[in-house]
Amino acid sequence: MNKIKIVIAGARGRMGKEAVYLTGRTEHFDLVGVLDHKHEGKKLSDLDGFTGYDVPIYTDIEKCFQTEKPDVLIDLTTPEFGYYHAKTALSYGVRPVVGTTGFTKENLQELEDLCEEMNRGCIIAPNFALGAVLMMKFSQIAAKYYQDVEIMEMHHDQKLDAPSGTAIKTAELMAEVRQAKNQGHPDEKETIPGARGADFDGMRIHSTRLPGLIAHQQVLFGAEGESLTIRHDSYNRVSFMSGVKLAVEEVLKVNVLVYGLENIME
Ligand SMILES: NC(=O)c1ccc[n+]([C@@H]2O[C@H](COP(=O)([O-])OP(=O)(O)OC[C@H]3O[C@@H](n4cnc5c(N)ncnc54)[C@H](O)[C@@H]3O)[C@@H](O)[C@H]2O)c1
Ligand SMILES: O=C(O)C1=N[C@H](C(=O)O)CCC1
Repeated sequence: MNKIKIVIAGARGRMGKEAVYLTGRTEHFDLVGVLDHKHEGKKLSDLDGFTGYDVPIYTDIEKCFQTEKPDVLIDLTTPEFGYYHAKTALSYGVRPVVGTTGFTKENLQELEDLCEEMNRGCIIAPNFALGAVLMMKFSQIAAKYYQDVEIMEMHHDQKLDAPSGTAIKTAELMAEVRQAKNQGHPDEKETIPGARGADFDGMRIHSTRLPGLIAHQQVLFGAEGESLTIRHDSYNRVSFMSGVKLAVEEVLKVNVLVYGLENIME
């Protein structure tokens, strides 16, 4: 089997580091370079925590793609750079696997169009943890039967975007099947703005940020005399890596934008 040539953007970050280690322990993955906003000209192995990863660091994405000719770009950076990296990758025929969250609907549409134009696949997964994908699907099933639902997502306090990509994706999946309703009392008033959370199609999303947390979400359904809670917890970032591996393997088989791991999980 030919090895899959991979570039990682954001390799020094919390997720990027785990993705580097994933390539190190996966026989058919070949890390050929990393993208950073500093350390041009160095090797990744020059940096703490990356002994043995003797691959070049690039700050110029085009130079990186021209030199290394990767099959796949894994992006784990920020919304602004993630979007730019994914677009540039597609324009070079490189298939992006994007874990970066905070993309707008317009970003997604543009990437979908670019996939079609370039006849290349791109996978964007708001959450790579397989249990989180199941939590979203189970919530979608429950939303058929329960109109009243609120999403509570809880993340570490270094997270830049709110609500989380997972919460938005969960709301989108539920909105496909849920009978529309505005959550709460029709006359309710917030005495402190934001008290009722973000409004997505009448569903409320509450974002908690605390040190010590990693990534957690509970979807709470209520009906007369009962409630149903569907919850997922990631206790470390290794929990995301089986999803990253799957996405890298699957992105080579598609020529469209895939938004959400549920679309490629058997
Ligand atoms: N899809 C998932 O399952 C999942 C899981 C965890 C985190 N995330 C998302 O992944 C992203 C990264 O999260 P994190 O916790 O690793 O963040 P982090 O801040 O630890 O890492 C981000 C890295 O990107 C680098 N970076 C910033 N700008 C860059 C640029 N222009 N070029 C190259 N590198 C650049 C930073 O130096 C940093 O090392 C976030 O958007 C987060 O929401 C997704
Ligand atoms: O750490 C983060 O940031 C995470 N972001 C994802 C999101 O926005 O849903 C999920 C996993 C962790």
